Amino acid sequence: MAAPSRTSWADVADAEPAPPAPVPAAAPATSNGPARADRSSYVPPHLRNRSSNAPPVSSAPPPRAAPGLLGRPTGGVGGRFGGGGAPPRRWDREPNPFGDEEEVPAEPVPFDEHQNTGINFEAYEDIPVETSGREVPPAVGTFAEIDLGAALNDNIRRCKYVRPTPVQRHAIPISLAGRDLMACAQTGSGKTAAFCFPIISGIMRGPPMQRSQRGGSRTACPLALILSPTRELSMQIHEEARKFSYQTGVRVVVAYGGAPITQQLRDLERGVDILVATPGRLVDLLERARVSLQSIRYLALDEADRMLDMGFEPQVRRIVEQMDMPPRGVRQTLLFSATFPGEIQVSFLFHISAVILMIYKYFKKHLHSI
Ligand SMILES: Nc1ncnc2c1ncn2[C@@H]1O[C@H](COP(=O)(O)OP(=O)(O)OP(=O)(O)O)[C@@H](O)[C@H]1O
Repeated sequence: MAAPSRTSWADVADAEPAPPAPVPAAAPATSNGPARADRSSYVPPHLRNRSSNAPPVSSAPPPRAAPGLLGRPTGGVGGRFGGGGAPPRRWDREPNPFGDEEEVPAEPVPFDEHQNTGINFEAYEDIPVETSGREVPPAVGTFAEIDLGAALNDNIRRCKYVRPTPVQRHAIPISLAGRDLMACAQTGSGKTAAFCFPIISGIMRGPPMQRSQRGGSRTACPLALILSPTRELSMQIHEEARKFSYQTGVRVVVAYGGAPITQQLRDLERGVDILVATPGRLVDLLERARVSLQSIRYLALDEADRMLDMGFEPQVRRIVEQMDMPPRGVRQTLLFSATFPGEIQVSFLFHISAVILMIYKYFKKHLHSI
């Protein structure tokens, strides 16, 4: 097969400049996510389990487990984010994205005791999944097998997810191992959690970021960027990500076009760990220097095929290749697509040492209410 003539979205090394393209119009929005408690200044995740009103648990920095292969602690789940601390935490005032749902019981409830949300779990074993790549981390059968941390596990129980969907079973261990990933799975297959869980878990366990490294008060420096093609999908991802990150100290902000930028700027000023954005609005924020990508450790592209179809390639290439995004190898790239078009195959098969994950198309027929 002939070598591709262009570089990957995820390869910053020898990118050609691409001109900016206009932001597609979207329907007006009334709000940019739910209201949040006032925060006078941004507190990085590693400091958020300390209340300004309560004495710190210890004057010494919290102990860190020895780093694993990828710099992740190899110790028990949770760590400094895992809950259990007595003093009130900064995010105790966080609005509950689960609404009136009951709180997670103090005693962990076995995952299997929960009701699922409509996916036919019985059909899981029949769904063919193909992986390619070197030394692909093995899939898991349950969430309990994955070391995601106590707070995230609580939220998985709050979501009433009984067991991982096929894309989650495969993608989460691959992502947690620090590998780049290209996953082809249909809409509704649980892709959002497949990229959110490793990102949230990674941020919770990652090295503490110094305030000085997080940019000035007017320049937000997220640790993770989730790009999605539409305002609706961005809002949906934001909503899900807020549930998954509830009481973890990880802050999620959304920015999309077709809505006033003012509220989005205010949200960004309060601090952001995970930024969910449409490409056009993100380019705008980058040009205004209100967002810097210098701290990005995780880049997720959702519905990559749709982004190409909608003509966002120039913006995406600009974001990934021409701004201050760390290069691949420094950041981790997770690319999700419902189809597997040639352009994406070329980019990823030839330029990225990524694990390729194919969840076969007839997966969708197994997704029906029970
Ligand atoms: N492990 C799970 N167990 C039960 N329900 C799940 C699980 N994972 C995801 N879901 C639910 O399945 C539905 C579809 O998931 P999700 O929106 O993440 O799919 P998706 O592949 O990202 O779809 P889209 O392409 O529309 O974004 C959601 O209601 C989600 O809450």
